[in-house]
Amino acid sequence: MIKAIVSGFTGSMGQKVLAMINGESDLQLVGAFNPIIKSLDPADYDLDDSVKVFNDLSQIDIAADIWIDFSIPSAVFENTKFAIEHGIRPVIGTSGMSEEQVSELKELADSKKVGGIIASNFGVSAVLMMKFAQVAAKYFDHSEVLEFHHEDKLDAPSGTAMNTAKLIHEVQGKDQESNPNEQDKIGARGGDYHGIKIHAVRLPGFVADEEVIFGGQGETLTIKQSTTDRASFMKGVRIAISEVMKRDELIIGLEKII
Ligand SMILES: NC(=O)C1=CN([C@@H]2O[C@H](COP(=O)(O)OP(=O)(O)OC[C@H]3O[C@@H](n4cnc5c(N)ncnc54)[C@H](OP(=O)(O)O)[C@@H]3O)[C@@H](O)[C@H]2O)C=CC1
Ligand SMILES: O=C(O)C1=N[C@H](C(=O)O)C[C@H](O)C1
Repeated sequence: MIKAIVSGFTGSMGQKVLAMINGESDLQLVGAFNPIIKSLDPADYDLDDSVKVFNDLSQIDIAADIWIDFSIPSAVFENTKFAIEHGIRPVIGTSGMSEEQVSELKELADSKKVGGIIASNFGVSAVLMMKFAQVAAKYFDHSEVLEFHHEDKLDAPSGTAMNTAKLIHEVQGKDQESNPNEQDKIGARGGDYHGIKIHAVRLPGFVADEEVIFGGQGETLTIKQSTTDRASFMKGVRIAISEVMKRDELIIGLEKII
């Protein structure tokens, strides 16, 4: 039995994770964490009596194999560090960590031989979009990334958009060039990752969509994915849980394992 603690369990993704764990015979929820909550009674959250509810990291004293985190950008680094330091394998979906923070966590997990994953997106369509973008990046020198999310999203750009730009940049091996005479009075050209422009839209009606547009002489290529239900992320989370149980290092990106 794989024993899991879910961090951010009261949130939109946390609730999907609880439902997923409930439906899997080899997974058991042993702990639930959210520092914002007051009550530690599992019944208040429709959880089994056997589940321990925590609102303070330092109080977590139970044995667990996996730490699943869908919390908030400002907390995910400390949460993940806590899990690794306690030998609990992190499966991290929360976005918003810097490249430096991810590197620090990788160094820590690898040195302690704790398997885990940080994935900007657990959706199969998004992972394939990133893989296809890497192929296209070999043939096009110019690209821009557009991401569209619900109005409650805290971080911009999305983790997926940043990861897509990073993967494109890795393939191209150089910064993208844009028109040096361009004048942008209000930041309309978007964010910039090594010359790759990133545009973040926040509107009610969206869950999570992303589009990568490649441009070349006389042609464009658009790769687009849409997420309409957060349940779609659970397939990737399930794959990741099984995979990290076999690993002794921190994997960055679901695209490394599917
Ligand atoms: N990798 C992927 O495939 C995906 C990643 N995400 C990412 O997951 C994260 C969560 O998304 P979503 O569920 O929509 O957001 P929600 O706001 O619905 O959920 C976040 C939850 O975390 C709780 N929380 C606040 N502080 C902490 C903390 N320090 N530690 C643990 N939990 C905390 C919040 O509590 P309260 O509400 O009481 O403040 C809330 O219940 C975001 O970063 C999002 O980008 C989302 C979808 C897919
Ligand atoms: O906040 C979200 O909703 C999502 N966040 C992740 C991200 O930042 O890329 C994954 C997906 O886009 C949904």
